[in-house]
Amino acid sequence: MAEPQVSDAEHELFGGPLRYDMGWSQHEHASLDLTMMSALRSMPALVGTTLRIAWQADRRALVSVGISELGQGIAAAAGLLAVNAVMHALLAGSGSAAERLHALVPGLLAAAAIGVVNSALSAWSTSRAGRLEPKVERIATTQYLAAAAAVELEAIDDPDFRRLVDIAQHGPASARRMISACVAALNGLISLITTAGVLLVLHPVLLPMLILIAAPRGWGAMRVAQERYVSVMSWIEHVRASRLIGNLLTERTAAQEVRLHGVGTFLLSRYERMAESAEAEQERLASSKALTEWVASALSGLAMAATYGAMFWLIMAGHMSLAVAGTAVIAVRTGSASLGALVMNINQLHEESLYVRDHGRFLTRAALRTLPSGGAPVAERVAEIVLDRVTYRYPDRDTAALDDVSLTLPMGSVTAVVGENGSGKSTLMKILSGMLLPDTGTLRWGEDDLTGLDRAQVFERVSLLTQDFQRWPVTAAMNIRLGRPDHPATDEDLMPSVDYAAAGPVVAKLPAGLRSLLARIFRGAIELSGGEWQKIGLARTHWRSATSQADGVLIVDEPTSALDPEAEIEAFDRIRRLAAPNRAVVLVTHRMSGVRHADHIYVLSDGRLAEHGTHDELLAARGRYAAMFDAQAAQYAPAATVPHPAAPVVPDQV
Ligand SMILES: Nc1ncnc2c1ncn2[C@@H]1O[C@H](COP(=O)(O)OP(=O)(O)OP(=O)(O)O)[C@@H](O)[C@H]1O
Repeated sequence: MAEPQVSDAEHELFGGPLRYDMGWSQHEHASLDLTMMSALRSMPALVGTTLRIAWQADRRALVSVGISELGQGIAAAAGLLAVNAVMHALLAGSGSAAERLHALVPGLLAAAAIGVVNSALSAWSTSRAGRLEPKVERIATTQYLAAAAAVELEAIDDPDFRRLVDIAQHGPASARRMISACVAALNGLISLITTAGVLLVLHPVLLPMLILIAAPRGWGAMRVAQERYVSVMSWIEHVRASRLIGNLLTERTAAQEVRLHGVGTFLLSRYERMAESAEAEQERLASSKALTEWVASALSGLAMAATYGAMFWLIMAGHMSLAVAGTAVIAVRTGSASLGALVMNINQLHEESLYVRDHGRFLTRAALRTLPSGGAPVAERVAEIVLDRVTYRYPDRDTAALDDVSLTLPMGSVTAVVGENGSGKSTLMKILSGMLLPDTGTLRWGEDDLTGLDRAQVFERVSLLTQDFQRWPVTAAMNIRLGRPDHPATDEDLMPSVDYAAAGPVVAKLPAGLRSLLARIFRGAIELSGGEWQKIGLARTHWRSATSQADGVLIVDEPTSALDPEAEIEAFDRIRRLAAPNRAVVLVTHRMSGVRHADHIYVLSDGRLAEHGTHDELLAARGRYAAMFDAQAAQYAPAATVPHPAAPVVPDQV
């Protein structure tokens, strides 16, 4: 499949076409070159998948739909036979015109009654399908969301997996549409079979002619769908790129730079260029579709002319009566209409099934990467958590983010981890919390290796407060309670956590106290400042820690970056006090003042453990820690001792 031509804006902004990592997608692109036969072969299985969901959703509704569609097919055949009876009475009957007209009445009455039954069945089918469809979509969506929320963190960071997450989101709506397409296809199939039966009885040659009329339309519809799917798949990254730009222009976080730095007009022009290149693809698709449909209609029209020609010849040669020919004309018209509709429906089924297939593939892949359930229970008392010679490399990186790192966290202690940017601190925290598994080395809770333990129980014991902790768009009370959502809590229950985090004044300022909604986007909601949010985050962490008495670990990663100096000193003090006989505290920070009272300090450098010890030991060692500490201390030293900054090496104006 040819690579799409992308705009120069994409090159300029992203250094080339924005795309997910290759590998999986290359394989995907190859398999997109589906033939019509392979598409048809894979469809029954995918239809089966959807029908299984429908069966699970509401089997009575599904059976009702099936019965009413079958009934409609039979009614269609009976209708044709009634028409045939009318034709015979009209064209082949004997007697005066009035007598012949009288003879028409039973046939006409039968046709009318059949029409009424048919429309009642159709209405019943519509109402049952309408009941079924939303349930199918709900089940497929729930499957999708549950699978996405249950995978290992590493999968979420994996670009291939993220691509699958993106494309599989179309699956549930397609599964819903597949139900109506299935119903329509079933309807088309049954009425086709019955019409074909009638045609076969009228004259055997009419059946192949009917197939000849519909085949070109089937080919055309299939080809158009195929092209559209291939286009969607190969353009998905580019559509995503322009959506990314669109979001940046409207997002609150980017709003200031968009205005002040003039990024708005700059990005808007790039957006337009990217959209134009996508429009060109749409235009290409439309032209190709027009051509395909024109060729299909022309071939179908030729086949139709040939059929009427054949009928003309049959009548002239005396092989077919005029009455039969009259019914045959109606039957060919009905038959070709239902065959055309069937082809369109199968085509729609095919198109939707491609997305349902992506949904199914996502569920399969997600199942392989789901956090394991079960395992040995975590002991109530563990004394210490030990990281032993752990190495971890992100799947898309060549070098290890953590290399042969060992550390011990005794219960009741405060351990600090420091190091320059990118030295592996956050990765270490993800390993310690059990969210990432070491490539080599072990993480032990007491005597037990993490790999044999029940991960859900391990997570139960971990409290995490990171710099970019989630600011949930819910009430202040719920923001705290979500630290342990299963634990019921009244506002009074949450107050100790609010007090602990010194968030009392923050809550007091809110119009409805803890009941206030914290999300600017909603009416009546309030937005907090960064520091105020951090206090809410700290209260959440306290709530989580306070609701478990078993031995556990509290991990705090840069918790004070948005706090003012006084609040920061207080926050460090509070975090230290969270160390209890049943709790080890790990603190990651760049603020050296916050770590000096830690029981043990580990210094990371390029993913390796550079040194460790107490504050005094490390200062005395005059190593990396001492250098970092001195650099920060110098900033607070008397003015005379602070060196003047050197003259700028980069001129302001070039
Ligand atoms: N999800 C990820 N996928 C790939 N590489 C990552 C990912 N997260 C971090 N890295 C890489 O791993 C290395 C260590 O990153 P980490 O975030 O652990 O450092 P850090 O010490 O916490 O940095 P900082 O002080 O800036 O927060 C870096 O080189 C980073 O680019």
